[in-house]
Amino acid sequence: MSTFQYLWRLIMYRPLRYFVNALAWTVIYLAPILPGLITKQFFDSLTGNSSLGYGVWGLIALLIAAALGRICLIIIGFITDVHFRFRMGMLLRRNLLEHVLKQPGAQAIPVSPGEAISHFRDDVDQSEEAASWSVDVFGLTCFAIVSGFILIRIDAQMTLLVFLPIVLVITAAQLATVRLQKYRAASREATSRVTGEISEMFGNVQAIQVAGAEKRVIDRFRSFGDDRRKAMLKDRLMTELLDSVFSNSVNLGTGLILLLAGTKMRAGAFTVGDFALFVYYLTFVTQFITNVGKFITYFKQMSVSLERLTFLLQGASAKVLTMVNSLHLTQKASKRSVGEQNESVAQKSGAEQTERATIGSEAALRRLDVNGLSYAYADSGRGISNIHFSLQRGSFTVVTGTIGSGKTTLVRSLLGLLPKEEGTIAWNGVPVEDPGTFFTPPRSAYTAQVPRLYSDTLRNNILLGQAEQSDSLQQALHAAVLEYDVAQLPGGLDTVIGPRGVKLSGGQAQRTAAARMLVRDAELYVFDDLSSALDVETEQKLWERMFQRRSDATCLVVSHRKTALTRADHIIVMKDGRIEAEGTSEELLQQSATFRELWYGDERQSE
Ligand SMILES: Nc1ncnc2c1ncn2[C@@H]1O[C@H](COP(=O)(O)OP(=O)(O)OP(=O)(O)O)[C@@H](O)[C@H]1O
Repeated sequence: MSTFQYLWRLIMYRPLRYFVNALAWTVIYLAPILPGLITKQFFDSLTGNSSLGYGVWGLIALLIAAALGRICLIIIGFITDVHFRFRMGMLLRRNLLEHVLKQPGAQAIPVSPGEAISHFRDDVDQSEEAASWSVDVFGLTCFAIVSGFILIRIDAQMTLLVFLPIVLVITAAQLATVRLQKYRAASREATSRVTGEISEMFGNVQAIQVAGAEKRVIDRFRSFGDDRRKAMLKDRLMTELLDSVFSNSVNLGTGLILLLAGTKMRAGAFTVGDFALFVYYLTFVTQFITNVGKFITYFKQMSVSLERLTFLLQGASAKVLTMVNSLHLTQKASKRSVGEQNESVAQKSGAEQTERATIGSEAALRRLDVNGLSYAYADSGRGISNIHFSLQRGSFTVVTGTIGSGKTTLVRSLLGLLPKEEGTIAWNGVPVEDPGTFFTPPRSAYTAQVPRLYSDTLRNNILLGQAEQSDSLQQALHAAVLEYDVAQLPGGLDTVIGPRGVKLSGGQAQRTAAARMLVRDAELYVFDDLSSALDVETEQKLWERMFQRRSDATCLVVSHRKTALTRADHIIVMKDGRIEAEGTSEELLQQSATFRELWYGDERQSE
């Protein structure tokens, strides 16, 4: 999509508002025509050349009335402009956010959160700025045409000298465009890197302290800061240079007019009023020229912003940005977001209850088939390849394997948190078209390897917006072996657990994530290495209680712990992104060297 199409589509989101805004600002910019003519009459009346019979005080009163009228118009203009800008900016942010939330959760944004915030903030502002300035250019052009017509009728030669600089300015701006665009892109990029680095530093304070890496981190931050300073300086310098070219070419024109007017006035072909009118209009013509230049600059910067925003879309069409939508995210989009953001599939209670009722016996899981599932990370080329397995209702399947063998990638691809490249998934024999939206409660619930918790109460972290039903929360706490921990917390379930749950131990955070999953009665439970921070006894209890509560639950569990492996009906051993072996623990102890290594490795660790 070209920058012009982008601008046009933004305008067409609310054409009436744009039209009203353009109309308001055109009237505002045309308004000085009147005081210009009054000023001309005022000076002509002083020299006895005025044909109007209002007298000096009458003309002063008219000037004051014109000024007050313009003030009122400007107030109206700001109101229409704010409304128009707000809607454009919000549409871009809304569409971008919806797109991000619809992406497979594990790959929602291609940059760090800090960089993404910079795109949402700066690039949207830049686009808004250019669209808003197009209104001013239109209004000022109208003024230039009307005033040009009046001035040509007074003196065509001098009028030419007023407008000549316009040609110069536009030519200069066009020549500088390529360079300005380059500098703007570099400065935005550098700003994103600095913002990204700040968010990384704030998110990893503990890791930095433990590694004694403060100096290295600060040096790195300083080097990003230096790069940003240089890039911003070039960008600013170029912008100012262009600005000064714009205003100086106008000043040059003003000087020429003054010289010419002097000669003409001496010859009697030019009145004092004509001179006042020229000088009066010149201020606005200057504004016109400067603002046309500014708009050209903003338009070029808009094209950089468009590129950066399109990058966030990860291959989707840029039209997504300007799609006509209500400014509120639909319930469907926000519903999807909760699951993806948390990498745990969690939904709103009302929708959930309705969906549960509609699932009925037909959609209750009897069998899940995965055939030829493949996914490779674009940057490392690693991932999973040609994965086949089936899960029967009520079964407990463990995916195990060496570090980096593809276990997490497997469950993420199955649940649509990564976009599968090949393969099919069938729920009771029916193909699942969009796993990302299908594998949500009450069909399935998932706990990621690293639980994502919020700075909120423990209760809200578990419920995530779901309404509490009778004793469902207590049951989930019990099944997740969390009831004793809750009793110890000062505020019980209403204890605020700090940013990312820092006030909880690793094991408590994992069991909180398990409770979040178990409070949503799902057909399929997917646990990714849930037990890594649990002792054997707690893990044992957790599995026992879960099956006491839901004997028909189907579980897919990523683990290398014997507690899970001995309980498994079926074990899948992964190696280098492929299934190396399958079977029960007894069978695999006979057949698979990798499995033996994992089994005895865990034994050694326990000892
Ligand atoms: N975001 C990513 N980008 C590129 N490569 C990745 C990414 N995530 C994982 N990989 C690579 O894909 C392979 C499989 O990773 P995965 O996380 O699925 O392994 P795993 O078996 O779950 O490992 P672990 O036991 O350590 O959790 C690894 O070689 C890893 O380096």
